[in-house]
Amino acid sequence: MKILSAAEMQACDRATTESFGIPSFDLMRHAAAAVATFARERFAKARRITVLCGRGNNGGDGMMAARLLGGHGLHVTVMLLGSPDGLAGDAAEAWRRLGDAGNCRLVVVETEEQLQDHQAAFRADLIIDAVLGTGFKPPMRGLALAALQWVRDSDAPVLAVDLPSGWAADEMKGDGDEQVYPADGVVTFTAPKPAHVFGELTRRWNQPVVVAPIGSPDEAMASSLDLYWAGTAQEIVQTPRPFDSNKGKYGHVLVIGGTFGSAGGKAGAPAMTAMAAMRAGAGLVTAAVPEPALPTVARFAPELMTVPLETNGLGEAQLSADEEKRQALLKGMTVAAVGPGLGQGSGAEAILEWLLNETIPLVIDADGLNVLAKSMELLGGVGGAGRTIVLTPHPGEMARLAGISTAEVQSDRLNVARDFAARYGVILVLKGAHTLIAHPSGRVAVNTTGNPGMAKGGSGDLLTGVIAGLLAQFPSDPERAVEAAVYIHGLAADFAVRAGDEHTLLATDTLSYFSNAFRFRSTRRNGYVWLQGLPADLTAAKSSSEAAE
Ligand SMILES: NC(=O)C1=CN([C@@H]2O[C@H](COP(=O)(O)OP(=O)(O)OC[C@H]3O[C@@H](n4cnc5c(N)ncnc54)[C@H](O)[C@@H]3O)[C@@H](O)[C@H]2O)[C@H](O)CC1
Ligand SMILES: [K+]
Repeated sequence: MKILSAAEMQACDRATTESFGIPSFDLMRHAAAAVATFARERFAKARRITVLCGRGNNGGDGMMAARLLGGHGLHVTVMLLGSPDGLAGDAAEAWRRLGDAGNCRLVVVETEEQLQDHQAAFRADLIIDAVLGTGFKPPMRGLALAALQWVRDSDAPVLAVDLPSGWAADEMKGDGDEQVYPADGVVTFTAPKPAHVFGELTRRWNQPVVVAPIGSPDEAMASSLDLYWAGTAQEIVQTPRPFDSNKGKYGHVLVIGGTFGSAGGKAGAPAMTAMAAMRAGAGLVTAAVPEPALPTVARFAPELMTVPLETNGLGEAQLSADEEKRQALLKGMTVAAVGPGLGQGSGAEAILEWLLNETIPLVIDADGLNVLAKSMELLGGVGGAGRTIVLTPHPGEMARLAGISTAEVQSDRLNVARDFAARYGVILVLKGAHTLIAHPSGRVAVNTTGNPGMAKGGSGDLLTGVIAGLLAQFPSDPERAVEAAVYIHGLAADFAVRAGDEHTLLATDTLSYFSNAFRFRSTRRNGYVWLQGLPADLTAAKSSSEAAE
């Protein structure tokens, strides 16, 4: 799904009307229906609802939603911030229809004093924020600003129409002290804007941000951002497997990593990568680890195959000097994942150099990235031209790879990732909240699943395994395989946290929730696309088949 800027969204609205003959008021009616339905589902217990409306079309959406909610017998107060005389176009039409319906209490507030007179309206079961949408130009002023304090002081949950008022649609992150309405849910329309995929729009990370289709055809959505939502790629794992499946059809993942001995005990890392690759559906998975680490790794699962790597005295893996042995390691393998727990010695560097010069699709993570950062010339000329190479740095590793500071990475994640991927012809997965997947073509996908519970050792090892596992199954579609992997890994963790707690989550806990993540139809749930949060009716306590739609 494309991400559109505010200006591109307006152009899309115009094209929908002018080229596809859909009246703009129909778009408003559909937007309002999406908000009203979502409010009734998510805030099912709310009886007293206050809809705060600005004088633009965002307010118009709110008015039309109020009319629908009033029609369901709910006690709805519509507070218009400003004079009705200033309403124009669709918003004026919405106000007229609201008056005709007569099922809501209408309050017009034209001064700050009048806000005080109507303070009871802020004691509601739900506030719907339809004050400002994509037409907002910062900084916030006037009655919108005056009402903000009342909303902040209210105990009522807040559902934002299109955007939390005060958050500019193109703004990726706030600076912390701007004036923005609080939100406990966001319903936006047609396509996400940058704020919806990069911004922390809601009070808590697990509250819903959804996109509702309201009638604009795909052909009307043009964007020059070359930015997409990663969740759409999940479709690749939702195609049922054919009857005559056998393990040979789903690839063979080779995981290379691990240290054991005085160099450190990192046998768990490659084991977790291998487990995740298996859970992600790879036909076969083999972990190649230093010989002393082999029994530890093999114990993780009986399905897992292991092969010993030659080892130096410190317990680090060494590249075999025997070409035949090296080729035997890659024989029959579909994709290799290198780096988890590998160590950063000369052995690791030789292994990495060797793999980069072979033709097998490669996922490089962890120590593999740290070794690479010291010898960037290894990456020259090997990416692109049909060879799939995926790098999965966290911001610190990205900084080392790009030769800049972590702060510089974090202040310009999109361009850092995009430039690196294009320069080296690799798929660059820049991890962190809102993980980015940058492709050599310039395309960047942004992920919106995942949670603070994943800020713990092992998460990255699992992600590497999911990426390798999906690449093994969908070798001809590496872009979608990697995007889907990032999305599914975060979604599994979201399901896992729902069953437990963000503090106590272990990376391996998420393995049990891969099924939920594979089956969740984020793009087809009641018409809404779930960018963030999980539908309330999906509890992790259910079996995965029930939890799926
Ligand atoms: N396809 C869609 O997404 C559709 C969305 N719809 C809704 O329309 C709004 C955008 O409407 P627009 O009239 O362009 O702008 P707003 O209502 O967001 O804002 C205009 C309103 O706000 C005042 N204003 C602007 N800046 C400030 C400020 N800094 N402080 C105070 N007030 C400000 C301005 O004066 C106007 O009164 C979109 O978000 C959707 O909700 C359509 O309904 C259907 C298609
Ligand atoms: K709003």
